[in-house]
Amino acid sequence: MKKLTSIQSNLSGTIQVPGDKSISHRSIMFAAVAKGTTRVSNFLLGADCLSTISCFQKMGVMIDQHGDEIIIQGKGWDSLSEPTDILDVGNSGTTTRLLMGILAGRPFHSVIIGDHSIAKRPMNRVSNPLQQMGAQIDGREFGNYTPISIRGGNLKAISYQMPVASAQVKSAILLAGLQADGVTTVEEMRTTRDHTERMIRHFGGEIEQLGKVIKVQGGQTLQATEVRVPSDISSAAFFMVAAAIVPNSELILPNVGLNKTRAGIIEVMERMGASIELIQDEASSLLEPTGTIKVSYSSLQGVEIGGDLIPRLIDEIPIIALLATQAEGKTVIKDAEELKVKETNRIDTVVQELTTLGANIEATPDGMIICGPTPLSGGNVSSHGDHRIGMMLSIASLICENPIFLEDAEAIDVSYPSFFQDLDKLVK
Ligand SMILES: O=C(O)C1=C[C@@H](OP(=O)(O)O)[C@@H](O)[C@H](O)C1
Ligand SMILES: C=C(OP(=O)(O)O)C(=O)O
Repeated sequence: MKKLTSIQSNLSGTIQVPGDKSISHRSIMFAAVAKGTTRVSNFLLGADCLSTISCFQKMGVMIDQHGDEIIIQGKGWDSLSEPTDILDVGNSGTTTRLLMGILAGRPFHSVIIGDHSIAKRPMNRVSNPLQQMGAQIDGREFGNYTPISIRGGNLKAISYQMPVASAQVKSAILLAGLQADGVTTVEEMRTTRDHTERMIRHFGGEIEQLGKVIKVQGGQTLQATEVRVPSDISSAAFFMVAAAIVPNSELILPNVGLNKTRAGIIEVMERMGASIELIQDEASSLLEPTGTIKVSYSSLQGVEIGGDLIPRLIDEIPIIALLATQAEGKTVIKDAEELKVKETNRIDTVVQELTTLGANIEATPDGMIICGPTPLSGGNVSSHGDHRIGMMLSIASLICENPIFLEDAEAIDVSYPSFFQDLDKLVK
């Protein structure tokens, strides 16, 4: 149980948050199947990305770590060999689903397991299209839940209309498509993060994108390169909201990934009336645009959030809910049913924990409604083993009247192991 007390003063200073989780996972995966030595810098050393490294090491890929620099020796798609051990993805949905896409094309058998949150997350969204491509996939409830076993190889291209807005599903199909016979086409329901498409190009591959339709030719060989991972906007989001709700605060966040398919929180904060400034880096890497975000305290109004915006801020909804408790009026979050199949059911866990703190918040079938502003009290809360819920509650504690006692704070290590040290540096 971690005791967190409200701050008597404000937050100020500059903080470079760790590397982007989505891009860190992909950097290992692409480097492992590319030809040559890839060097990755500013890699996120969170538990999820370490699970990705360990899965590829179990398939025989040489991966060395020097601080947050990772060196991967790839030998093409054949770098991967049949693992003698189970591939443990820990708490990581991204590892599970993208790995399934890669393994679908490999001519060997493997078994994926994870923790008990992973065991509840649906995998048929990935198993189904990969089975259509010819992979043999099984698991609990006919391939929907881990443990999942895969025997891959001999894939044929498909045209697939996605029934969910999910970058993980899209990425799994593209990774399988790169190994298939023919051109694989994926049509998205809503545009989701495009890190996989960017990585394919960065590693010398070809991919065609026309609106929501993406096409990839099978049989491509990828070439090793250098990857500079930008700081994670999903981690920066916690400090952006902290600066906006703690009176007299001002925070500067350099080198943050500003990819439009990820940066929906900036748009929402601007619409809420937050004081937020963006300075795009001129020397943004070709892989991903980056920049500096400056946020200061200001008064806020409630907004409506839904539709195409949801995939662009899906992981930020817990912290946006906290922000909305401090805004004047009603905030409605809709079209966000996907929250139910994250590390926890994030509609339920956000509503339950913020209600405990005294917020006026109610769950709806596809999101939540928050009325503000309300003072927050403090008390006993839990991350429920979900890193984003743990960080949201820790930021809430800054403005609570009484201490909060946070159960399972260790869950935060999944995406931000140095979260509390970084937060402490900003408290003046
Ligand atoms: O592709 C990715 O790296 C991710 C995609 C999103 O999941 P879905 O694809 O399930 O929406 C997101 O919630 C997750 O944190 C990371
Ligand atoms: C949903 C998340 O990650 P994953 O799906 O990789 O477990 C997240 O980081 O909020």
